[in-house]
Amino acid sequence: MAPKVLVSDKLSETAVQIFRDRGIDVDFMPDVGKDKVKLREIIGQYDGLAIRSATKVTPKILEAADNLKVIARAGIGTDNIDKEAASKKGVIVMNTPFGNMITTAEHAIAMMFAVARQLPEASASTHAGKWEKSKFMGVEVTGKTLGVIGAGNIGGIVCDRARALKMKVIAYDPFLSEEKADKMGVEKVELDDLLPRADFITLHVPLTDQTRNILSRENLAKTKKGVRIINCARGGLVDEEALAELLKSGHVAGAGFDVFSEEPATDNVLFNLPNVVCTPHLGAATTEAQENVALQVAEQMSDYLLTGAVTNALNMPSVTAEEAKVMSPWIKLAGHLGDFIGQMTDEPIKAINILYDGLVSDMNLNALTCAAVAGIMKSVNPEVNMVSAPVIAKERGVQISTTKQDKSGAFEGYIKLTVVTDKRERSIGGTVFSDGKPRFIQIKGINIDAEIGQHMLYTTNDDVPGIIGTLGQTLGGNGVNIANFTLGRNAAGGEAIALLYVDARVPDEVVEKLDDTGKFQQIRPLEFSGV
Ligand SMILES: NC(=O)C1=CN([C@@H]2O[C@H](COP(=O)(O)OP(=O)(O)OC[C@H]3O[C@@H](n4cnc5c(N)ncnc54)[C@H](O)[C@@H]3O)[C@@H](O)[C@H]2O)C=CC1
Ligand SMILES: O=C(O)C(=O)COP(=O)(O)O
Repeated sequence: MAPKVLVSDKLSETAVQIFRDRGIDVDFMPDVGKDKVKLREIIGQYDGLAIRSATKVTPKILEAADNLKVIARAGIGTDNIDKEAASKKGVIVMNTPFGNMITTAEHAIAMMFAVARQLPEASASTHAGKWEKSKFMGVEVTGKTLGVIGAGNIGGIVCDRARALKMKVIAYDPFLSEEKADKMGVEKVELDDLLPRADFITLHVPLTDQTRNILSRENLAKTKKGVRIINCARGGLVDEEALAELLKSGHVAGAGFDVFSEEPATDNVLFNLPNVVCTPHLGAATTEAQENVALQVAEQMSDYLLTGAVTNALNMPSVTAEEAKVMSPWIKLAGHLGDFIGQMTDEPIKAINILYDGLVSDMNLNALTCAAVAGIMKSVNPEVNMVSAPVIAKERGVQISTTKQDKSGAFEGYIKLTVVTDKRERSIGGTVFSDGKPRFIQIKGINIDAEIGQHMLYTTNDDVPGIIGTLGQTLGGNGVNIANFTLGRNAAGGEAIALLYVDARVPDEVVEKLDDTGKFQQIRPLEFSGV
């Protein structure tokens, strides 16, 4: 059946066309994102959800999203998506980090000019038939200092345009290196340095717990008298009440706001103040940007739902379509190894070590690690997948470490998982043969060559004669057909292990009978579907 996607925001119809062309079943309901009740009612039918900023993906919506695999934001900011809840639910969150960056940077520059020259008020006055030539005295931007808070993709373009306008640009961004700042021709500063120096301040940070209220009352008070403030990033970054007071007192000479603490903003303390230019979250509203983001979102979601390729995900490592193809048996193997060793471990897990050997060590290890951890965490939470596994492991304080090494043995490559508990360490190794089939090659350090079947029995026993005969007789006598039987031992007369691949689930009472010959464990079917 074709995957089903809901577009719940005003996306360009280009997205709808791409979904259809790629064979995805798409419902275009651009207003449903604003209707929480309706969205909750219908979300259960969909594998994918494509949104902009009007749809709020809350834990309640996610709770009802039983089939959802991917949420894609046609734009940059994902503060309207509860990413933690999505990750826990195993839903990938993607955005389109570059599609609207130029457009948004241009909007910030447009706002700066609009505020510098009071363009909207002058325009309204002229439309009204007044000719108030002396009322609208502006300031030049040339030679002025622009303080950029957040010099990432959009902030970086703003810096570039501002330098072309002959402004002095200073930037506050803890993640901006001195080298990058030099290359950009901007001076990297601390926030406390930026505030009193800037003639114009423009914000380009995401809204996070760290950036919320970054221009607080206290910080606004540190700004230079006559400063003009532009916010084309997110409402919630600036204390609007405090800014309104400073605008009224004349300390702040003007403000250009595209985003507000509450949206849609139909009422706000900044409204109707002199020299405050407001737009209704238009930062990304150009034909070019909307085409870009719609196209990217539709391609990314289709790729993921049809091929497993992951691009621009915020809660999952990227996997290209080529990688997805080559890696898929290895991802499956990592999941099976994890699932198996998870079932062998009945104490709380403290750490997981993953060794990647040979050809596998050159693959996308982040994705393989997520798959292995997902397999292991299945014992804790059967619903876990590659997205939610790292979150669940972190919540439980499980340390994850990975090592890679050059080909070290007979196999072209293998994966070995070691699970550490308070009492012991357990390990399992596996490889993928050239036929694409995953095999277990080592359990508890004992070599074995076992096919992986759906119904498996695992046993450890003392290496003494007679065990195999009794085992075969008991299973045969109870109507259980053995498809494959693999043995291994660490030394003659030492510890032996056996993996039996049987045609059907072995009844519990038969497993109990088998316990006379060793320690048997029925392995829950190893079904690993990736994400
Ligand atoms: N008005 C609109 O329509 C639009 C608004 N936006 C907003 O713009 C924001 C920025 O977008 P991009 O530049 O593409 O993101 P980005 O991720 O490329 O850049 C953000 C920058 O902020 C910096 N940063 C993070 N925490 C910080 C902190 N505590 N203090 C200072 N800097 C910090 C990061 O290091 C990064 O360089 C988006 O998150 C979104 O909220 C984006 C597109 C359109
Ligand atoms: O991309 C972003 O972060 C934006 O804020 C654009 O929002 P929008 O898609 O226009 O609702």
